[in-house]
Amino acid sequence: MQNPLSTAPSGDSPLVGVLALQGDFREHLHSAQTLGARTVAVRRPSELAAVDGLIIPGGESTAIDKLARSFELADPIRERIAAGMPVYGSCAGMILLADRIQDPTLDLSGHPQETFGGIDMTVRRNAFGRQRESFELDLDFGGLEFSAGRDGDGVAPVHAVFIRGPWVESIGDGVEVLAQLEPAEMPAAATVDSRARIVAVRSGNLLATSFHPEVTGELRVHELFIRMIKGEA
Ligand SMILES: NC(=O)CC[C@H](N)C(=O)O
Repeated sequence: MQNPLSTAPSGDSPLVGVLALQGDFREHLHSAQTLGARTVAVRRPSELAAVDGLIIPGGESTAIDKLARSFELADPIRERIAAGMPVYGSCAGMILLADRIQDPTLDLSGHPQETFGGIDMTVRRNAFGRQRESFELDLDFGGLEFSAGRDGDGVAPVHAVFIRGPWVESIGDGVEVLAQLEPAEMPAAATVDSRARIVAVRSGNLLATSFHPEVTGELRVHELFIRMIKGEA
C-alpha cells in the first residue's frame, strides 16, 4: 500500500522519517517537507530501515513507548541509534531519547515506561507544569550560526512553544547544551530554585528540544537536523 504521508523521491535529498505512532507527526512531516526533504511516516520496521534520519514527535511519551514496542519498532530504533542514525526528538521525543527519566510513569503491572535512550541525560517530565501553564518565548539557541545574517546581523532567537514539556535535569560528558531557560523566563509554578534549566541539547547525532518548533513555523531547528543528516553540522 502506498504510504499517504510519503513524498516522492527527488534528487539526493535525505529521506527523513517521522515516527508516526502518536503525537504531532504531521507537523514535523510538514516542516521537513517545507525544507525540501523527502519524508516518510514511520510505522513499520521496513520504513525505519529506509530512512537517513528519524524525528520523534511531541505527544505522550508513555503512549509512544507502548506503541513502539507493540509495532516492533523499539529495538530497531535502539539499534539504529547505536549505529549512529541522526535522530531529533521534540518534547515527548526528547524524553524518549533520554537515557534516564526522573519520574517515569508505571504501567498497571508496575513496570516503568521505557525510552529508546541514546543521550546521556536525565529528564523530568511535565517539569514546567500542566497544560494550562503552557507558554511561549524567544530563546537563544546554539548551533544555528548557518542562519546568521538572514534576518539581520546575528542569529535570530527561536520562538519556542512549551506544552507540558520536560526539562533536562542533568547531563553527562559529551552532551552539548544548545538552549536553557532562566528562572524569570519560566512559569512561576516551575521556579523551584534559582537554577537555569536546559531545554535543548545535542549529543553526537542526537538532537532534542523540550519545546515544539514544528508548531510555530520555526524551521531552523529542522534545518539544523537535516544538516546533521547530511553531515554538514
Ligand atoms: N507536548 C509533549 O510532547 C508533552 C510530553 C508529555 N508531557 C510526556 O511526558 O510525554
